[in-house]
Amino acid sequence: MEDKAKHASAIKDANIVLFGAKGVGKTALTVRYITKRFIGDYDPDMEAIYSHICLVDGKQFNLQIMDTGWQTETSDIKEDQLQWADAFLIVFSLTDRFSFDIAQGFLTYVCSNREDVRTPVIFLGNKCDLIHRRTISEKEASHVADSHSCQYLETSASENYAGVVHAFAELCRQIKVVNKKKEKLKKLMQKPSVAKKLQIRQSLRNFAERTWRSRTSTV
Ligand SMILES: Nc1nc2c(ncn2[C@@H]2O[C@H](COP(=O)(O)OP(=O)(O)OP(=O)(O)O)[C@@H](O)[C@H]2O)c(=O)[nH]1
Repeated sequence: MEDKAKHASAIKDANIVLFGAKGVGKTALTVRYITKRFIGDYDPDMEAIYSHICLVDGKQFNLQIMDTGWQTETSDIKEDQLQWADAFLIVFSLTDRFSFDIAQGFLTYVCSNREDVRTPVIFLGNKCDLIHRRTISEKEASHVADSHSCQYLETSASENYAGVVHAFAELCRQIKVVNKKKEKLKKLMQKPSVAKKLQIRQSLRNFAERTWRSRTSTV
C-alpha cells in the first residue's frame, strides 16, 4: 500500500519543446497552462524554459517547457533542442495557412530527426476561438497528423483553459507510455538469456551482411 502511494507520487522529469511559426500562440499556450491566465501580449522571439509540476492520472510530472523563439525553416531547429525533448508540440494557428505550411515541414522534420522514433509529438491547431477567421479545417489538419502517426488537437489559449491542459496532459500520458516501454526493454536487456539471443541475432545479421557484400563485390 505504502509502495503504491510512493509510486503514485513519484515525480517524473519530462522536457517538452514547442515549435511553430511567429505569432501562433506558443507563449500564450505555455503561460496559460502554467498560470491559468491569458495575458494577450508577450515578448516576441524570446526563448524561455518554464518549470511546472502537474498531476496526470495520479502521476506527478516535473515539466520543463521550452517555448522557442519563432522559426520559419527547419534549419532554425537546433540539434540540442531535438535531443533535449521528451516530447514536442508543433503549433500552428488555425487562422494562418502560412503557419500551417511551416508546421507541416516541422512535423516531418521532427518525426524523422527526433532522438527516438517513439518520442511523442502532438500537432496542435491553436486559436480555434477565431471561428470566422479559420482557414484550416479539422479534417485537413488531422489528415496531416495521421500521416505522421501523431495526435491532432485544437486549442484556444485565450478561451479554453481546459483544452490547453488537455494537450499537455496528453503529452504526459504519451511520455509515460514511452518511458514504460524503455524501462521494460532495459530490464529485458539485463537478462543474460535475452542478451545472448540478441547477440546471436546480431552475429547472424553481420554474417548475412558480409556474405551479401562479398557476393555483390564479385559481380
Ligand atoms: N484569439 C486568440 N489569440 C491568441 C491565441 N493564442 C495567442 N493569441 C494571440 O496571438 C498573438 C501571438 O501570441 P504569442 O503567444 O506571442 O505567439 P508566439 O507563437 O509565442 O509568437 P513568437 O514568440 O513571436 O513566435 C498574441 O497577440 C496573442 O494574444 C488564441 O488561442 N486565440
